[in-house]
Formats: sequence, C-alpha cells, structure tokens
Amino acid sequence: MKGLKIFNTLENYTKEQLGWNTFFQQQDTQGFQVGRVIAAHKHHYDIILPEKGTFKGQLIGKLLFMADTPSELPKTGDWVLISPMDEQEVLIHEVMERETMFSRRSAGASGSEQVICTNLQTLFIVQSLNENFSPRRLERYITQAYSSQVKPVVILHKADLVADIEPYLDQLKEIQQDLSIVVTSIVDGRGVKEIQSMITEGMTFAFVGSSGVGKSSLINSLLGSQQQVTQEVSHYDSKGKHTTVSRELLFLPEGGILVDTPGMREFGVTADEEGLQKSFYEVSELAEHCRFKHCTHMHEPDCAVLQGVAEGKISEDRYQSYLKLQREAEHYQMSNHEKRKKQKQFGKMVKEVVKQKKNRR
Ligand SMILES: Nc1nc2c(ncn2[C@@H]2O[C@H](COP(=O)(O)OP(=O)(O)OP(=O)(O)O)[C@@H](O)[C@H]2O)c(=O)[nH]1
Ligand SMILES: [Zn+2]
Repeated sequence: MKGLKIFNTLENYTKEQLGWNTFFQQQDTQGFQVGRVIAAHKHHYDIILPEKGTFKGQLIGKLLFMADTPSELPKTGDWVLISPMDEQEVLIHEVMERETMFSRRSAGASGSEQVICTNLQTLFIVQSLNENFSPRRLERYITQAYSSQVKPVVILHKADLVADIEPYLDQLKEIQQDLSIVVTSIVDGRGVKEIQSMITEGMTFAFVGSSGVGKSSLINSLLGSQQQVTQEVSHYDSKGKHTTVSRELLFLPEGGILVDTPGMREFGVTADEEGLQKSFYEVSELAEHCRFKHCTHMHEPDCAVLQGVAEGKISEDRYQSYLKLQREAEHYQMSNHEKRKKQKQFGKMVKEVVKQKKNRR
C-alpha cells in the first residue's frame, strides 16, 4: 500500500486511544510504565507512550537471552513494560501477554512462523469485483483470521464495475452464513460509511488483499477529507541529526489504529485446527459423525464428510479447498513444532554456556 501516511502529533494519545483495554488492564505491570510497539526494526523499536509521544526502545539483555524463539521478542502491536532512559530512549523489560497474534508462514523452504503483528482485532479482507473475486482465496484469509482469534470482515470492492452483486453474495453465503460483508466503491461511495462505523476508538485493524484491489484508495477515502495523511515522527540518529521515519501502526485522527506492515498483504496459512473448523463449519459438523476419530475424509469407510459431498451437503469446491488448507496447516504445524523444539534446545544450550562462564569467574 503506497502513499499511506498520517500526519498528526502523537503526544496527546491516551492509553485507550492507543489500544489499551481490559485484557491488558488485568495484567501485572510490576510498577513499570507501558508503551506500545509501533514499529520493530532490526536493532531497535519505535515505542509510543500514552500522553508522551514516541521513543526509541532498546531491549534489556535479559529479555534477549530469555527468549526461546524469535516470536517471543517484541513485535509491531505489542504492549511492553518499559523504563525511561532519557528524553528519547526507553528500555524494554518485558512483552505483555498478547490478546492476538497474527502470523504467516514465511516464504522459502523453512516455512517457519513469522509474526506480522500482534493485538490485532479486525481483519478487513479486500477483494475487487469481478476478476479478483475468489471464494477459495477468501477461505484462506478467513481461516487465518480465525486461527489468530481475529474477526474477519469481507470487503467486496469496486462494486461499480459490476451490474449485479447478488451472484457474488450468493457465493459468499456458501462460505459462511453469518459472515460480515461490506460492498464498497470509491467511485459511487457506497459502503464507506459502514466501514467507518465499524472502526471504533482504540481498535486495531488491518487491510489485506492482492495488489491492485484498491486497499490504499479505500483507506484514503475512509480518512475522508483528512488531506493527504502523513504520519512522520521525529527521530534523532546517533549523530543527533534529525530524521523522519514512517510507522507501521498508524493512528487515525478519528480513532482506530491501522496496521500497515510489509507482509500483511499476502501470506501462507499457519492455520490451526480450530481456525479450520470455524471456517469450514459444514465440514466439521459432519466430521463428528465419521466412524474413525482421525478420519482423513479421503477414503475411509463410513466417512460422513465423503457422504456429505456425495449428497451435495458439502460442495465439491469447498471439500477440495478444505483438504488443501488442512494439508497446508498440518505441514506447517509439524515443521513449526520441530523448529521450535530445535530453537528451544539451542536457547537452553546458550543459557547453559552463559551460566558456566559466570560460575567460572
Ligand atoms: N472502478 C474502481 N476502481 C477503483 C476503486 N478503488 C480503487 N480503484 C482503482 O484501482 C487501482 C488500484 O488501487 P490501489 O488503491 O492502488 O490498490 P492497492 O490495493 O492499494 O494496491 P497495492 O498498493 O499494490 O497493494 C487504482 O487505479 C484505483 O484508482 C473503485 O472503487 N472502483
Ligand atoms: Zn471422515
């Protein structure tokens, strides 16, 4: 999404406007101040503190050593426990428990889990009418959202390009009866208000969808008259030179926090069983009646799913899509499990070496 920037001062935001809610309220902050990670860089973080503005954050050594896997380190969207160092920097002591964690399978052979952002609440899944419309691709995104405990909302964009939207809506009904769907167009303006009303103060949300479906245009029209929005925050580099950087959490003037990180647009599924079940409710309902507990629904006798397909209760397309996503999820879960085990073993070894060195001194 290009050209998406928001210009506003970040000094006046309250905790709630930054996304703080009862989930975080219930956690023990051990007397520390709290801040939210608005961007994670290689060697430092951009942190926003309620009513104070942005700071550069560094990890305390212990946090770095104690992390068993990279996903335990701060990510864009995290709330962290901090202590101030000076007027520009803070130390990060701990990552607060996450309400949600949105990941993807990283590209390449390793296919490990890569956290894109945390504490996301709503995922707007954008498809444009008509050539980009694909129920199968929607299923992927929806499954991924459910697996991360994030609420999916489907946006059918560029509605001005088709004469009749009913056939598209009919196809979506097959995916899920109670799916939230908004039909939008920036040409005739429909649906924009509806989306605006879904975005409430302190809500963290993101837009996903293929390149060119109109995400940037749509977001800009959501922002309405708010000029060309640019969020640039002052920073001083090591030589004291004033620089500006763009952020990955964008705080909209009307409330609401837009996550705009690289990698948010397209991703491989890291789905879990629960996400698949929710996304393919008609399959999981029937699967309970299969003869075997670990039925693969491909060739077993008395398989209620296969029977459902034969009787037309499950469409052939949905069945194939389910099998494909299940295979992907299974493959991912297995390789990720192995990888975590190895990372943990390595982490333990490092800690052991550090301990031995200390003892020797
Ligand atoms: N007909 C029509 N065209 C639209 C609409 N919204 C956006 N477009 C056009 O679609 C093209 C792509 O829009 P973008 O907003 O750049 O799409 P994007 O999803 O942000 O693309 P990436 O930055 O590549 O991810 C532009 O030429 C827009 O003018 C719409 O509602 N109707
Ligand atoms: Zn079965």
